[in-house]
Amino acid sequence: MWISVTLQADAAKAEALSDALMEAGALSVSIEDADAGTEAETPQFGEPGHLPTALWDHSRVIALVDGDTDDAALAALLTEASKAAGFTVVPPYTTEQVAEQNWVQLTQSQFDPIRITDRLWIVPSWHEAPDPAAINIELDPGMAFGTGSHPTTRLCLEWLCDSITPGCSVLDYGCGSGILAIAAAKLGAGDVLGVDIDEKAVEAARDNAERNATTIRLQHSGTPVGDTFDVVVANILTNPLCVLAPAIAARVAPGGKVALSGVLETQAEQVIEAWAPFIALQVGATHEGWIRLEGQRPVA
Ligand SMILES: C[S@@+](CC[C@H](N)C(=O)[O-])C[C@H]1O[C@@H](n2cnc3c(N)ncnc32)[C@H](O)[C@@H]1O
Repeated sequence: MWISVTLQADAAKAEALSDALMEAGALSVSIEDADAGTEAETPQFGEPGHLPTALWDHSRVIALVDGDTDDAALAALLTEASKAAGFTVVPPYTTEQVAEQNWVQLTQSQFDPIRITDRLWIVPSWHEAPDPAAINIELDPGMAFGTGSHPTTRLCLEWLCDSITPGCSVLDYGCGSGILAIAAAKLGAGDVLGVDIDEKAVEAARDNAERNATTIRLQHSGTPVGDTFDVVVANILTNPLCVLAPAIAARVAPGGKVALSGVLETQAEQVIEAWAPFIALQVGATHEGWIRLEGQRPVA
């Protein structure tokens, strides 16, 4: 069982609320037109996170939280997210118990294939690949973060398209669904390791790697230890990226490259500062208020 929380929000703030709910601990969030099915309905395009919400007067933001969340914990989560998204009070909301299967069916109907670059697409299993000649990663929205629809995942995938060289070694730190590790392997990397603090994410990544006929190593851990890698990518949040700066930076081989995301544009300086003693980071790209930071360890 899960709890589905439906919040009514101004369309202009729906994206920010969606991002803040994910950051506050929601397992999944989608945005819908509150007028869907009425005369005021406007067409829906793309996947959640890229909906043209400006066309809508008001939206429904639907968050999925763990079924064990009690009323006080839910109220705290919604208060934190609403505040972070610029609301003075929590928007009106309703809750509903949802069977896991229903949620998966609900989210399936909302995902279309996603073009990352001409070379790389993310294609849900129930869709034909729009470009069969491209690298197509088959990935369904599940309970682990990383379907390609979030701006931070896209920023990392775009970087991997430019950074993977044949046979290079890759660390995907905070692998979630395994999307970045799988992409790295399909783009030609040799040894690829995905690490996640969440055991369920590691399981999901294992399933997804198998489904995509890729060989990646997976590790359940909260601290990166062990080898060094030619390419390191970490799409986690600002705080863990700062706290883990020495540990993650130490995994970048001399001459190796690193990209970090999960960072809002407003948080970039904080991360650059935390990493300065180890690797100098620059802003690589930004997308919908999120940023990708990049750096390279000097050859010793
Ligand atoms: C935003 S998701 C990114 C998933 C995927 N890499 C992507 O780009 O879409 C962040 C992932 O990092 C994991 N994570 C958060 N803190 C971590 C830590 N300290 N060590 C390892 N994994 C962590 C979370 O469990 C989650 O799966």
